[in-house]
Amino acid sequence: MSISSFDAPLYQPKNPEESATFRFLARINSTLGLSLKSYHDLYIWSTTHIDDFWGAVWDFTNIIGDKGSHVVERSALPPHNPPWFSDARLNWAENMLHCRSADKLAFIQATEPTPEDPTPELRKCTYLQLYNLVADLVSSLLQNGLKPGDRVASYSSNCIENVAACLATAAVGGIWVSAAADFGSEGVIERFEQVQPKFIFAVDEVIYNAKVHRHIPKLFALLAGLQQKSIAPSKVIIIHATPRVEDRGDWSPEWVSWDAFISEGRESKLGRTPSGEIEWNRGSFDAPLWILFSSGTTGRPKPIVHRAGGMLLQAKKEFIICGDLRPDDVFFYYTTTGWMMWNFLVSGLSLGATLVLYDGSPLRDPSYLWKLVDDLGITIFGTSAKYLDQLSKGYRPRENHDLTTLRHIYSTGSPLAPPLFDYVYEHIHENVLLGSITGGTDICSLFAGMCSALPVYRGEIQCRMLGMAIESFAPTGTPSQPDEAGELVCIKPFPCMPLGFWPLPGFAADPDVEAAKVRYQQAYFSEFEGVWYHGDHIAITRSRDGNGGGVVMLGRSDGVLNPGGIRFGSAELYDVLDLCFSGSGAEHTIADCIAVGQKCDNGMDERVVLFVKLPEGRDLSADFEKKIKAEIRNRRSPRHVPSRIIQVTDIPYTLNGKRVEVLVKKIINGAPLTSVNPATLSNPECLAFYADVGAVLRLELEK
Ligand SMILES: CC(=O)CC(=O)O
Repeated sequence: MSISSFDAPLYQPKNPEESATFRFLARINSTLGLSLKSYHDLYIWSTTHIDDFWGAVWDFTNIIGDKGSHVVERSALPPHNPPWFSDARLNWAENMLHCRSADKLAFIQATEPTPEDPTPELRKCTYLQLYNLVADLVSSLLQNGLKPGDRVASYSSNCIENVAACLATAAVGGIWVSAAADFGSEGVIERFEQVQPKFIFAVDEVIYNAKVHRHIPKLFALLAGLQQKSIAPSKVIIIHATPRVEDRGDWSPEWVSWDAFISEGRESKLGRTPSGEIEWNRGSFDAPLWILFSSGTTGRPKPIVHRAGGMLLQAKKEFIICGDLRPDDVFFYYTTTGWMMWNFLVSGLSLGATLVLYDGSPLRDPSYLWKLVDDLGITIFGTSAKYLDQLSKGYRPRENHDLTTLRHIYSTGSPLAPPLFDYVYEHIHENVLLGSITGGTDICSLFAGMCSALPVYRGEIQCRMLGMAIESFAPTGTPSQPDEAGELVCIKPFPCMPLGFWPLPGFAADPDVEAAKVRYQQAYFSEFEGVWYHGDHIAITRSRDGNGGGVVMLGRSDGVLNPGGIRFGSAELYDVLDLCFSGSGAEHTIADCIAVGQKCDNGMDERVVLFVKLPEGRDLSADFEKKIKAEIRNRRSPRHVPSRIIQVTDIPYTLNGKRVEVLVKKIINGAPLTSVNPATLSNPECLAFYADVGAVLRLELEK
């Protein structure tokens, strides 16, 4: 089986030479006297001349700040996390708010309809209004004692106020920490206790699945949990962002309303020039900007600290040079505030584009988001592979909506299966750039993804992103051949490598800082020597059209299956099942599945166990099981055929919608349920069944 597609591309850019990528290439050629011709030439140059490349990105994307004279040591190699732009000064939020237009919308906020409010009003905010809001918040945060390096946390929905609070925090050098309102309070305690926020912004209620959910009880539980650990934020600010009348009946008297907090800032005017401008705290390139958390399904979530300059430069590169996003784009990403795609979306402010924030279920009414595309003129539509998978089972947007404004569709979260590429081009839009993108929380950006100068091939991510020296490594720690599966590594430093795990030096006692450093090294640099190990199983495809190869995601590395010494990613099975058994209503339909390895032969070998969830009321018959095995055998190999196929009622997912293969693997191999961190899962209750089945399966092997 070949990994790369032999088919014609599903999408071809019309005039690639007019794309931003090629304009950037031309600039490099003219300023440095080079003669780079193709994307591949540019990519190779960008990863071998990291100093010239990232310096040119700064200039090309018009970063606001003082660049200084240093970029990075070209010969630096991981695990060394070298200083970047060591004499630069910048402020991330200043770069987000360079547009000050009173006409241009920074945000349109949409909420899920409810039976009581079937056509909820859109909230809108221009760039000028946003600037003024952030200015008031800056003053209020300073008035209330915020200092650079203090953490400001949010337990919020995806609303305008939440973004404004993030911008204001960054404007004065604070560090932003975000948890989504749909996280259980236990999980949020686990995150916030590690970073000890001075301020907490929280919403009073959210709307999901057409119902209003009061958020205040979860906030009380969070604060009580923090108090037990002797952590007391000095201020809790309550946001009301739903289109309903505000109710303060269940508030604590110590809390302050958003409006009161803003008024305080408006009066104090701290941190503003006499004409009312924000006095940006321009810090170093490496100044911490925000802390994101790993999903932490079996341990405490890791607090990953990202630097302001790295986040800014990387986002500008991704949007402007790779994606060709523009100020007139209307940019939507379906995300909560607890997923890095929120940070990705918010960075779109740096373009002066209009961002669409949506809070609510994306699928209860599958037409709703597509209606928004037409109503708001959305040009960039971002989502997850899981959403597209669910949507494909029963809805064809193209039959009901014009969607003429769409230019790009992005998908991430898990590998985008090849049939979903067909679905997008057949049933959503025949001529969009479908950007399957990948990176993750650890880098809060992309390793591989979209490029407006390149074609889209079925099942493949278009390219390795400029400046990101990723390779697929064989277990021996050497590069795999094109089309050969291996481990995603990055062999050169990049500016959005995290600064470390919290606490950084200067923020805690030495032993805690040292422990965080060790945890950081172990997370990324212990698998192979001298390279960043990302934990994804991938293949880099062979080069076509002189563009260099694309990337195929094969699953998480710790979920790699290895029966009889044949290693393959779980995506190889999911792709077959998606292709053959995803039609809703068909006799043989699989609603969802998860494949994991179970140790056998006294731990010397592994067998594949496939769990399948079927539509309500259906049972896994012997005939259906036979069909699944036959399709896998025919489309993959006899070695791919699962030893056991077991029906389950639910497949476990993290709060950010990722299947938790590693956890299921551990459980069926005997790990106790107590080793699971339930706060990180959206449906932890289903794990008990896997534990029971695991016990039976182990007994079966002992016989
Ligand atoms: C860009 C990504 O990789 C996002 C994610 O899967 O968490």
